[in-house]
Amino acid sequence: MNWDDTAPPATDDAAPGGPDRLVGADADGEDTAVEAALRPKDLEEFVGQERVREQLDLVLRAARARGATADHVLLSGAPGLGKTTLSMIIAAEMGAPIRITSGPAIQHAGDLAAILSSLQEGEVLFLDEIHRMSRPAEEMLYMAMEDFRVDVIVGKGPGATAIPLELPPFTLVGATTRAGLLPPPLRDRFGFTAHMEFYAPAELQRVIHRSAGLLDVDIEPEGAAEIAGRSRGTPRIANRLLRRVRDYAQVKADGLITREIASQALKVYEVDARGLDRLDRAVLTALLKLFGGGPVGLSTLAVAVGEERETVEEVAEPFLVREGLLARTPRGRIATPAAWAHLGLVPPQQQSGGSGQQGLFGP
Ligand SMILES: Nc1ncnc2c1ncn2[C@@H]1O[C@H](COP(=O)(O)OP(=O)(O)OP(=O)(O)O)[C@@H](O)[C@H]1O
Ligand SMILES: [Mg+2]
Repeated sequence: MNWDDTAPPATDDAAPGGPDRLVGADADGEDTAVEAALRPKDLEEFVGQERVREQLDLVLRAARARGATADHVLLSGAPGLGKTTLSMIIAAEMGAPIRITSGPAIQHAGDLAAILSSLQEGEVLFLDEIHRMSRPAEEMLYMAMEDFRVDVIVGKGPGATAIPLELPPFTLVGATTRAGLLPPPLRDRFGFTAHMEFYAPAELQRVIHRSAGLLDVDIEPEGAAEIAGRSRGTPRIANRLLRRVRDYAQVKADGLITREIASQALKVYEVDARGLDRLDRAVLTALLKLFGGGPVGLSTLAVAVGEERETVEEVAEPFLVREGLLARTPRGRIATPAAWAHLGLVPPQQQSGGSGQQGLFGP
């Protein structure tokens, strides 16, 4: 990878148009400000992810019982599912301090050496976006993880010497949204890998109740269920929608979030019953109404909705695919029967006397 010092911090995997989208999974400014207050503090409070929680609990308990430092942990999963939260919980459960940094912040191996050599014994080092670390830093990390040692290179050219430096035992917690991008030697050095899954609606409902309690918001179970169903399996989105619905409830009603209020509010914010926003629906509508459900090429589809190819491909499609509304095939994008049903439209072959082209000029 080529690290250009003058370039702004790489944002290659920040989805275009992502942060300011109500249903975008990446954190926006407001999220960052309130997330600290909403983060569960221990495993007990952490909602859902039963398997990960159980396994992590064993790993941490065993380490505590041995009086040892916990094994390195890799957390992989989509944005907003709780990786940063879990890293803090790991430190809290181990009663250890935590140091937070990220792949893009480590440009040179020297940056990493400086961090590693200043760790205390047992400290948790949280390395976010670990897949975006520079190559030399990555190689230094291999040795640090395995042998708790780094070679610091002093001098340049033929006179350069490697001075070995002992490190105190520490726990590396790496987080990545793209586990597939991690080189196998790095992946293999983690003692435990947790794959975070999208949350079930019932779990999100618990997240929303918990957050409502912390934010002092009155909410009925049905109101929480309504928000949960539109949160795309992601706690960050659930918390964000809760805050927007709270605004609506305060301005338009007495502050109490009922199912009716939640549903009215999310209509105003254009988040539909399945969590699709305006962009998602525009893509789907174009695919159905203009192209009869496809197959249609990505570029053509993008022009039809007046968006960049990348926006359609990286912002709208992943969720549509996940929801089983759209499929990417070698011949182009096609809509599934569920897509027609979701938008309340009838596929051309089912329209009485339909020519199959009707969708093109129909109402
Ligand atoms: N299991 C959970 N229970 C309760 N709240 C959760 C849970 N997981 C995440 N959250 C909440 O969702 C928000 C986002 O979580 P977090 O920042 O840990 O996500 P992340 O996986 O680190 O995202 P990113 O990939 O963008 O860094 C936080 O406010 C956190 O409180
Ligand atoms: Mg994070």
